[in-house]
Amino acid sequence: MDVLRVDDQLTDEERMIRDTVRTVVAEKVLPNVGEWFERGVFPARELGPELGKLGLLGMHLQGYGCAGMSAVAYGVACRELEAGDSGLRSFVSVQGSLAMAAIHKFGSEEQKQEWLPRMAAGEALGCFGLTEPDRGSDPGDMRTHARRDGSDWVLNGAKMWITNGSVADVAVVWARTDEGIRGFLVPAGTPGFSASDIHRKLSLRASVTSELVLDDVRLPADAVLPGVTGLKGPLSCLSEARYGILWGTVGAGRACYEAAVEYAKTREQFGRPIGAFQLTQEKLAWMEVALGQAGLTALHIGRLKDAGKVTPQQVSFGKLANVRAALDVARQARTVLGANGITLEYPVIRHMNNLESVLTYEGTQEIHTLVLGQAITGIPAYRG
Ligand SMILES: Cc1cc2nc3c(=O)[nH]c(=O)nc-3n(C[C@H](O)[C@H](O)[C@H](O)COP(=O)(O)OP(=O)(O)OC[C@H]3O[C@@H](n4cnc5c(N)ncnc54)[C@H](O)[C@@H]3O)c2cc1C
Repeated sequence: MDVLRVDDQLTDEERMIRDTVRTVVAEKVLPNVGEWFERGVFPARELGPELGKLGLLGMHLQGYGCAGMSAVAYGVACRELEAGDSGLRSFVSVQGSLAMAAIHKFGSEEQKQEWLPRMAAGEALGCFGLTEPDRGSDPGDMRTHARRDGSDWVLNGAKMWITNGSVADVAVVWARTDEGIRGFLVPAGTPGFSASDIHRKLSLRASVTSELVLDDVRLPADAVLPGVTGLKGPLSCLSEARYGILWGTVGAGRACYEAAVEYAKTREQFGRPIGAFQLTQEKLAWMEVALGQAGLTALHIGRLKDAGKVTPQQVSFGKLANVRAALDVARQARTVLGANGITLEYPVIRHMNNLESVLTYEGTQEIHTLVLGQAITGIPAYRG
């Protein structure tokens, strides 16, 4: 069901992108994603070129082999990808909105030429290293540092929870320097640079998450991103990725809702489909309302972004509201499926567990709450 018919507001091109991505997810992802999740793997090398061929990597960026699509088109693609799995959307977000966007916004012409066309094609993969073992919500206090040595840079430190870390050909690493925070392009295989995967995750299992270690990593002068100094560099990239999340989570929630509706109509107890009970209908109606509101929020923010008018506070609003809505929908859907709701035979518990990560990464729900709190009161409450 889609009572509000939000997609009627999309253009023909946006609907075409929706249908294309939905088909690819149905054919290539849904038959396998339960197994990837169970085994804790993500086939980045195989899916990268396929997603590249579809123009989904850096699809909202202009030039350098990128598709140059609208923000809404990109959002719709994120929604359909995350209806498959949040790990899939994370892969695309990190590649396009974090790693490629950093190079596109702040890189030199040579850096753009070297990396962006191959990254858009999915032949080269990127990751984005901001978070550290001891610095998450407060990245401005990062410990990783870079010092000049002649014309070279020497980097030391560690980055934690880095999506695509061990499969990336290039890591965008943010480090403190005497001039402020700078971004560096660290190619895989650079001496002193290593990436090892984080195991035993119970969320986003179909996604590579790594720790990066930088031990006297020597880089040439032209490894630095010349276009930005300061925390605004990584934060502006995060705003791009959060935008993808506020769409993507609508897809994850929708997948759970659809599973719940189907189950409610076919599962019988007390001689009737469980969907005939008022309590079940109340849950389904509430999910419909939550997803309709989330879908409208995403579309509104997308249109603002395409008009060049979106603010970081609006993106925080969308990330906060839509992740929460999707997680609530997933939890409600889980109850509708009863015991079956806890198995990988259905998508619900996988999405539900994934959304716990989505609630935390790209700014936790608490941090986005405080962003809104500051917008409302004018008083920043991040620090004591
Ligand atoms: C699966 C996964 C993938 C990720 N991928 C990436 C990636 O590709 N690149 C990257 O750089 N990072 C990545 N992250 C890291 C993510 O961005 C951080 O986990 C997030 O920013 C929170 O940091 P933290 O986990 O250190 O929590 P902390 O910052 O230690 O926070 C712990 C708790 O304290 C709360 N808190 C902190 N400060 C305040 C405050 N001022 N007021 C109120 N509450 C506060 C938080 O909201 C949270 O509830 C990923 C994380 C996960 C789980």
